[in-house]
Amino acid sequence: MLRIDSLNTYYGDSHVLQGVDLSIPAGKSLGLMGRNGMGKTTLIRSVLGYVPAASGKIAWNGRDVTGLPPEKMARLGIGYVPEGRGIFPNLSVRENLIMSARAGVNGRNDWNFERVLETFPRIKERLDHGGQQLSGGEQQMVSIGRALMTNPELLILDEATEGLAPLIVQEIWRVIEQICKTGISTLIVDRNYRAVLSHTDLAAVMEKGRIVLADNSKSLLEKQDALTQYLGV
Ligand SMILES: Nc1ncnc2c1ncn2[C@@H]1O[C@H](COP(=O)(O)OP(=O)(O)OP(=O)(O)O)[C@@H](O)[C@H]1O
Repeated sequence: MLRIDSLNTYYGDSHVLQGVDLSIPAGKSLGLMGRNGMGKTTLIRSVLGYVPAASGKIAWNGRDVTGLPPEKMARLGIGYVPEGRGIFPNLSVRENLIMSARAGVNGRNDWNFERVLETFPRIKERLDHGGQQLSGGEQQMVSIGRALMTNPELLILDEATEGLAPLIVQEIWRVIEQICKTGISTLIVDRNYRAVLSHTDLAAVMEKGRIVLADNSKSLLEKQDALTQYLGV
């Protein structure tokens, strides 16, 4: 499981994360919500080691991992689908997928090339296309496929449905649901709060670098006042 205690992060003088506490139990999905600029992406990037934590602690499966670099975090079983997708535009779909293939922690090998193609039949037809020739939805599928091929224990998805057509968005949520069912923990940031709350076990809301609300997702769906206050919905 992931446990974050009193995490503080700065960009220069700007105090972005202001004492964040958050936990994701093994096998659970957590939706992280909040208006623009509240610190969601910074929290993810701090956990992954892209942005250094000024203070506080990040523990992963009981081990203190604060300050570890991104490649070490990935090796420990945390997969990342970044905002903006992050696939290699000059490599083919096949190359994008194959280059990230590896067994997970303890040799877990559930997710391989064939399983990713079964999950995303759409990209099966595009294996020899370059990353830059794909539609936004296809790029997102390749990006999720790449992360799955590292056989993560926790998958972090930052705005995975942003800018996609409604049918593709549905498809992405279907796959996220499938991923959660296989026991992979997920941390999901998405603007559609209803979709987030109906596809996750737990939810947290950030405001100005702090977690101001944490609950199970079903209960939060019923707290309309809080959702209006913090999300403006
Ligand atoms: N590289 C950076 N350098 C300086 N400030 C940054 C940087 N990235 C983000 N910020 C600032 O940090 C704050 C938190 O941004 P962050 O991207 O984490 O928010 P967010 O909740 O993910 O919002 P969004 O949905 O807009 O991505 C914002 O005020 C933002 O302007």
